[in-house]
Amino acid sequence: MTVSARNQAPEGEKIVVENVLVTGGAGYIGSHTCKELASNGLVPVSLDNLVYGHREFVQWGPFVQGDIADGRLLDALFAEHRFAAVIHFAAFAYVGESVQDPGKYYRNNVAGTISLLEAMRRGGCSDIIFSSTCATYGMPDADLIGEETRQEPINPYGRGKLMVETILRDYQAAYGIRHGILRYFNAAGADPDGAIGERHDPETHLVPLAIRAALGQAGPLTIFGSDYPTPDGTAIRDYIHVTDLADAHVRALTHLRRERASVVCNLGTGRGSSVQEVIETVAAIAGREVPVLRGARRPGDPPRLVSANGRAREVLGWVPQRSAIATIVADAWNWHSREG
Ligand SMILES: O=c1ccn([C@@H]2O[C@H](COP(=O)(O)OP(=O)(O)O[C@H]3O[C@H](CO)[C@H](O)[C@H](O)[C@H]3O)[C@@H](O)[C@H]2O)c(=O)[nH]1
Repeated sequence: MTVSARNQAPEGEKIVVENVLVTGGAGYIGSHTCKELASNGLVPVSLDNLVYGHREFVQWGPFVQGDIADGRLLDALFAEHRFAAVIHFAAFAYVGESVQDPGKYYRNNVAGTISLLEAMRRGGCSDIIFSSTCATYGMPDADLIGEETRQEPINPYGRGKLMVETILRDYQAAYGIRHGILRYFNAAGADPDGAIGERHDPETHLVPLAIRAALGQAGPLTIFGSDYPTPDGTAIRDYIHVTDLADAHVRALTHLRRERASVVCNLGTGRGSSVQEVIETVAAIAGREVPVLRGARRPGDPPRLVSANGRAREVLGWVPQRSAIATIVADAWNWHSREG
């Protein structure tokens, strides 16, 4: 499956452009998506300010260091590469920090996105895939969260992502810019070939922290709450392999260009794993215990977040391939044990 696009070619000039601008292409999900784009015959051009990204994760296309707030840089890039589409990952993603410093989040995640959308208008590019999040749903009590579940985010990170979703709808209505809004549940795992993986500083996510605890590279894992109304008392999340997320982005791009219609999809498996189950899976794959401490609930953590994924299956033909929790942990284990 490939996406090729004719992008604003002057009359009579037949130019097939297959460049895709990937903002945040040096980040975790961005870099895995670049690999997937390249294996589908596209050229990802990564724009990343390297505040959280890693230069060495950009292996499948050109790299440009810069910021989405820099309109002149964006104009130069659109002129040079005549992008068929944009995949927009660049964002800050620490929920706790967004509560402490909302200005940082609204400036980068919301105002930065407007800067990018304006550059798309000037550059004549009309397709964007946007990284949204289950955090836009807040604390839903639905067993399975569907795209129509009420979005009531409870922190500035989630509210900023929801604002961008609204902005994208308005830009479509007014300027004809089509969007694919992808609401990720819990991204985890690593490239099965071991070329790239998850590296955050600071690391706050469960799977890498449990693995690093097992490896002795970090202290014991604190289980945030053992008194949730769940079968084992620990919180349940829907873990989705990063390569399955990457595949969904290429599918969403294909959908936008083929159907010329926007799409909004949750990306999850429809199955949840508890913190306790993740720890047991890590212990089984590592062949050693995960040292743990039992701590209080983390403020703002819902007991259970599990996605319905019927729409992504039907509209994008997306079927997660590596998102069994054992596969996620095995791929993450391979990556972290080599990262040392
Ligand atoms: O040291 C830890 C870290 C996490 N957890 C638990 O493990 C589960 C998963 O936590 P993560 O921090 O890995 O993931 P979150 O569900 O909090 O975060 C996800 O959802 C967030 C929005 O809510 C952001 O989108 C974020 O980037 C994304 O990974 C939660 O129940 C959490 O309480 C622990 O028990 N101990």
